[in-house]
Amino acid sequence: MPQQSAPRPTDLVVFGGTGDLSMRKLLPSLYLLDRDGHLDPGTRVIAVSRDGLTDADLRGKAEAAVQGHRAVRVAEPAVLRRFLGRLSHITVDVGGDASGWADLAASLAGPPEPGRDRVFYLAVPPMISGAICRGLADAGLVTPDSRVVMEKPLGRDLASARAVNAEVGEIFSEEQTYRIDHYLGKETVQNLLVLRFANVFLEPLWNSRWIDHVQITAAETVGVGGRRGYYDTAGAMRDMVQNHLLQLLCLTAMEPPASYGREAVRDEKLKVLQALEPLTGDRVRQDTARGRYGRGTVQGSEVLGYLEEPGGPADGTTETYVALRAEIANWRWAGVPFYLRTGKRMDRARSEIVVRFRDVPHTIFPGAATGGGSLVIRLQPDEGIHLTMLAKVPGAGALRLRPVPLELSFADTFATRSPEAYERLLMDVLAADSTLFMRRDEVEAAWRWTDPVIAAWADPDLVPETYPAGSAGPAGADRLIGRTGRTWYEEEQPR
Ligand SMILES: NC(=O)C1=CN([C@@H]2O[C@H](COP(=O)(O)OP(=O)(O)OC[C@H]3O[C@@H](n4cnc5c(N)ncnc54)[C@H](OP(=O)(O)O)[C@@H]3O)[C@@H](O)[C@H]2O)C=CC1
Ligand SMILES: O=C1O[C@H](COP(=O)(O)O)[C@@H](O)[C@H](O)[C@H]1O
Repeated sequence: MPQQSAPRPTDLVVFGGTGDLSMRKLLPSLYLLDRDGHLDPGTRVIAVSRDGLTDADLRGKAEAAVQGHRAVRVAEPAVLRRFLGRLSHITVDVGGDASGWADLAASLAGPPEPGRDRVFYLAVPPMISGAICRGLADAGLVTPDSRVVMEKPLGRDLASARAVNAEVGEIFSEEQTYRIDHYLGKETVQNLLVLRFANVFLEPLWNSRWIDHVQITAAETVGVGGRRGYYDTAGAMRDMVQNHLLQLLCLTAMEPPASYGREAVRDEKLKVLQALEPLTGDRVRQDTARGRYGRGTVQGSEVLGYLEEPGGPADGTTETYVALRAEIANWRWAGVPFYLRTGKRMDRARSEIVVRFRDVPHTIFPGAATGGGSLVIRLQPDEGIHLTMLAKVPGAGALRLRPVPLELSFADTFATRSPEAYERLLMDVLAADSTLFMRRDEVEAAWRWTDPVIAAWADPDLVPETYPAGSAGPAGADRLIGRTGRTWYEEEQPR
């Protein structure tokens, strides 16, 4: 992993600093960084939004957000006081009245003094990113060393992503631009690279000769919460597949990079995206399934269907579930399906990558179970790596084989706490390390692949299939994988 240098004093300006992302993820992660000594005493956090909050209002909201975060548990009073003291709020209406920019400039007091860094975090809808960057430049706030962080999804298709990238690129160079995908900050995702490239035993098996297929799942029990407005413009394809799931696919499938360096890793991820077989025409019908949750029961509680969620119309074709079969047209992976699926309001929350090995070419145990076993890289919950292999069931009599797991639980193995994904990535931004961030061409290559699928879904025959909240998803997804006799991965059962 990249080595972190000592923290530097930084002015971290968070546009959208009062929004859902800031409250649920960014501010609690910053508190944790402060608690663990990763913020310089001189670091300030300036939240920007349109809503005229006082500093005290913001601190009140931030305190509640920090106290309510699961990784914080009980905030330490002295640390909390110190952290809240770093926060202030400035009202800027991006695209509206220009007066707020002067307030922001006054609060930053011109260019940073030597040794002080400046980071602009855009936790806002991507379509105002360009206007923010232009406003910052016009107010004289951008220096050659300042950095900008952009959230996903970056745009809503290739054309809008290009436009946003171009607008931001007029003010910030590629080196100054940090495109965040918080899945890249998850511990197990980084561990996937270590597993693949720091151990000798997997690489010889990591290809179409020994791997039957790969399943990448990000299943959530939560619904859209208060984000119906945003979600209606996105759907699961733009919200999860275009970024998180394709990034996981890249890390699973990429060639060994020449080093664990920023460009080397990004170059290899890009090649995977470029090698994805286009999903167009009949393949969309055959190889994709989309669904939308209806009413149901999740973990014992009755929940509303998506169309009943507040903040949007009672009709529409937004999907909350996607399953698809992708293929990578290169020497390593030709003919190996990569099944991707993600959904909200599923029966259980789990994010994992399952690599399913082929059966042995010839069994010397006729009549006994065969099976190639699976490697499961579990992102959440219970981060860990599980390898399932066949073993003999003890006892005399007929030989019986059974899949048994070899388990590596990170929590049991390492005493140290796994940082939150945003903690890790914010620390990297503060340290000016962009290895775990996406390059412009990667983001655009991902849209190039997802755009035709989204366009094909405009066909009235391909509207999302309703699945009950709390279920395993729409039946169409089972048909998609079942055509080849495969099934979605569940915990291995004795066979
Ligand atoms: N929420 C999440 O879990 C995740 C969100 N993201 C991404 O993060 C970004 C923000 O999402 P989220 O926090 O959910 O969105 P919210 O709608 O909750 O928050 C948006 C924020 O932007 C501010 N804002 C909006 N328009 C303007 C404007 N014209 N001028 C100044 N401030 C403005 C809002 O404040 P106000 O309206 O008061 O001005 C608010 O602080 C999006 O790109 C989203 O895709 C990414 C991953 C997860
Ligand atoms: O980016 C997003 O991710 C979350 C899921 O993140 P996780 O870390 O909890 O797996 C998802 O709920 C949200 O819709 C999406 O915008």
